[in-house]
Amino acid sequence: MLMSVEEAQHRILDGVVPPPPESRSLSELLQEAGRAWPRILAAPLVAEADVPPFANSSMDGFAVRAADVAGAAVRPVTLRVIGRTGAGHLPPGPLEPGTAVQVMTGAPLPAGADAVVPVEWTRMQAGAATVTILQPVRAGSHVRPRGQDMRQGSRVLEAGTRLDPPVLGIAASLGAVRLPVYPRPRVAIVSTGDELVDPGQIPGPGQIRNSNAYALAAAVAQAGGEPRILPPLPDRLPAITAGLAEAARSAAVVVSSGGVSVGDYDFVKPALEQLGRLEFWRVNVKPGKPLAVGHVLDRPFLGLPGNPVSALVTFELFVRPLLLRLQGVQAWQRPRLQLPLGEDLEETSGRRQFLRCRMPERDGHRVVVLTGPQGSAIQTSWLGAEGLADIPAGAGPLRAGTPVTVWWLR
Ligand SMILES: Nc1nc2c(c(=O)[nH]1)N[C@H]1C(S)=C(S)[C@@H](COP(=O)(O)OP(=O)(O)OC[C@H]3O[C@@H](n4cnc5c(N)ncnc54)[C@H](O)[C@@H]3O)O[C@H]1N2
Ligand code: MOO
Ligand SMILES: [Mg+2]
Repeated sequence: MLMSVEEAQHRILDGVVPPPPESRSLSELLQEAGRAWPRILAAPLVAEADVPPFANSSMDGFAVRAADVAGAAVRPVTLRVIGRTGAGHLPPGPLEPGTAVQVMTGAPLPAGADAVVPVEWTRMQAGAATVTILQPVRAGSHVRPRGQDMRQGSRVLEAGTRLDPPVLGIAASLGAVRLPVYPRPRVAIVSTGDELVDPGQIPGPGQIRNSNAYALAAAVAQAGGEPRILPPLPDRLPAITAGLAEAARSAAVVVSSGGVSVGDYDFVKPALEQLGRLEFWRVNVKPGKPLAVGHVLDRPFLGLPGNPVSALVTFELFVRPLLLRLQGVQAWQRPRLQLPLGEDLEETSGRRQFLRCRMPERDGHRVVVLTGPQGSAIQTSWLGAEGLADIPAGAGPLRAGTPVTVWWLR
């Protein structure tokens, strides 16, 4: 029986821990903000002060004592204005009964005030020293109390948090200008195949352009890794053995494509056996069955199948979780949706299938439709794909309306 996807994932991730963290400044992290996968925080962040650091107004208006303006429910109340203040300035005060301070949003609340009346609920003659309050407010209204967002001493960020834009904002608010983060794993991309030429070259007879290296390198970058494309290796055992060893010397993870099936020129598995460990190969998945997993010189190694769609599907299922785990992401999976098929699904297989699909809306409900022909060499089946429909082994054909699970590739 072929190994299940989950068992293979478990065996690939088993015992994998991230390398020691490194320290990065907020500005350095900003440089990386454009990356699809941000850095991951390697230690909790505890607030060293309250945020906001002082009670302040959430509206442009008048800081008052709520008790003074309770009567405005019946008739307008007039207060003496003792000053005016904006964000970044200290207010006059303390507020005596019957007085108000004009405040702008973000201005510190004067001592003695417990509420703010928005300017829209007041009337003030230009140049006048009084304001007329037209509506009452409750104590606390339009006031942001000190520590409302983050409390001094509280653990605001847990280790394992993605440094997404709001998180950088939180770190900046707390004055955490350097953060411990996990390194980005360096991933060597090794293509195998006598037929491969660089994309800039004109392929000769029987040759094709090396597309896997570029697709896989982009997928590595999207998963937070640093890809390095190595020159393609010919289909000979000594070349592949030497090439994989070379790759392992300069990278944290080695990913290859091609040469893992049962052909006479498929040398990745024997090379792995010579170099170190071939832990298992073949998984119950279509595309992607002949995946080979092991270690080269103690570096995790994933030998992906050569067919371009198989290479990217196995990247999604097996390489991506490994790269994320190496960056300190413990449990990660794509959001999964249950949606009805929008059309009959003819594809059947004894293996579990991952089919490229879209999820258009029909009559207000999302449905699952395939992107087109699903062969493992049909790269255009990725175009417009929003998800992978996860079809159990042996299922089908399935009729339109049957619910299926989709891994959402957002
Ligand atoms: N008798 C059997 N034959 C095959 C089986 C099987 O079970 N029995 N499995 C098939 C399946 S499924 C897959 S997937 C492929 C896997 O093949 P390999 O990993 O050995 O890859 P290659 O044979 O080297 O190449 C397959 C295919 O992919 C093209 N290729 C390879 N590298 C690249 C690249 N970098 N860029 C673009 N295209 C690439 C290559 O030219 C071949 O067409 O095996 C089946 N066979
Ligand atoms: O597993 Mo292959 O990847 O079906 O094409
Ligand atoms: Mg082959």
